[in-house]
Amino acid sequence: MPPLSCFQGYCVVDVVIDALGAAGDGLAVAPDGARLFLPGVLPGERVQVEGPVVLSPSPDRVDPPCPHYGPCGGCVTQHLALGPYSAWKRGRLVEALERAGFRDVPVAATEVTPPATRRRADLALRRRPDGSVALGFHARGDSARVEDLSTCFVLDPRLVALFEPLRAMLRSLPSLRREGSAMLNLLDSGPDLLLRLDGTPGVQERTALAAFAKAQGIPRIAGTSLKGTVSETLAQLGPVSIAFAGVPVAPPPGAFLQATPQGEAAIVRAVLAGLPKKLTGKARIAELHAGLGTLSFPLSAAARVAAYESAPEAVAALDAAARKSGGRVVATKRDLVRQPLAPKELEAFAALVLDPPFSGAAEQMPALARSSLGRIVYVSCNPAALTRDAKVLLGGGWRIEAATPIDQFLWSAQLEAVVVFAKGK
Ligand SMILES: C[S@@+](CC[C@H](N)C(=O)[O-])C[C@H]1O[C@@H](n2cnc3c(N)ncnc32)[C@H](O)[C@@H]1O
Repeated sequence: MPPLSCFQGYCVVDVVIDALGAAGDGLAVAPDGARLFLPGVLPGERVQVEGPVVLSPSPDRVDPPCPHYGPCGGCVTQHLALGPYSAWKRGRLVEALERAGFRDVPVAATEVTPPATRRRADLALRRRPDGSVALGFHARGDSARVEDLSTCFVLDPRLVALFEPLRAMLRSLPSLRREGSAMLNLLDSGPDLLLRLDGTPGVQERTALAAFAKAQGIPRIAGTSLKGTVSETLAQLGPVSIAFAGVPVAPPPGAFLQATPQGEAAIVRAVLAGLPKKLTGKARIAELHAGLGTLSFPLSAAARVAAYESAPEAVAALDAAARKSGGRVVATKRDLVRQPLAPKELEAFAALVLDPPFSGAAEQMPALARSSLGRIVYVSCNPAALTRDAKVLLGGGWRIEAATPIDQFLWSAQLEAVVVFAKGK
């Protein structure tokens, strides 16, 4: 049983941390057998549970660089050195694939993305009683509270530079009544801002937003309600654009982008490396959950691409870019949960790439498992969904040829991966 520390009749339990859990917490077992999840601690450390207070620090412990580390919910493992941190992320992919039944998988080293490169942030906003605005990420362990950020070590400095001007502008924006969010996407054309507000901006506010956009070099500011799915342009000073494999795409406000350019490049490399070695001139690749075409345009260098996506604004942007880029990508709007690709449709393709949302692709997996596709390349942002979906492929006789963990969300517990499935020997 772990020892007890007692002082003036009050006893606290010391435990030794066994491992890092999936959320980045240290795992330990209390004397009564209860599983403990303790923030900010590392495997091997002896820890006083109350606090928790580290009594014997691990050699893997480093000083977290960010002044907001701890209260901020954005980074949970800044106290862990890069080597063991990367190994932890790789281990989570190994574990996810083992849970699906795949043993001895050739899992590559983690592709870690550097600090100060994140190009996408959804910042929470809260109006305080004195009228000032807190802007930042949700607090760790208390999602109702916003950690008011002065800086951020993961975001691109061009986005961090907007914190202060945004805060000042929002202070005098009446349509931010109590709460909202500011979604920032750093495009090739500059920052793109989508404001979620609990009020409706009037004419004067739009004029103020246009002046703010001009002063800060923001080509477009869009707005929507707190739970809105459709946005409205509030100020547009110029075109918006981001290029994938050299093809410019005009994204809708708040569009999905891979979180960092480096992460995107690592995903593209692993996806292209996973394609069948010999693709004929007539070969076609099916790409599911195509978004704006992040993968479609790089894939189109290898074969013609049939790209499927359900979000209407994303398909429209992808379709417009594809038409101008030589016709090797054809975009189709399709809800793959309601209408997965049928076995007969899959026969037209030499390979398939899927990059599903967090929930995974349960509805699509049975048809993929039975198919005779040359390769299935699965881009995952959720190890639990990957486990569930990979299990279906195992049942269909698929094996894993390569697996690459990609850490786009530095110091968080999130994990992305590219897993290449092939059939037979
Ligand atoms: C993880 S993102 C990947 C997007 C793109 N591959 C990229 O790398 O930028 C997942 C995409 O799946 C789309 N999606 C979500 N549910 C879908 C569904 N039921 N059918 C088709 N696409 C869906 C989302 O709109 C989003 O574009």
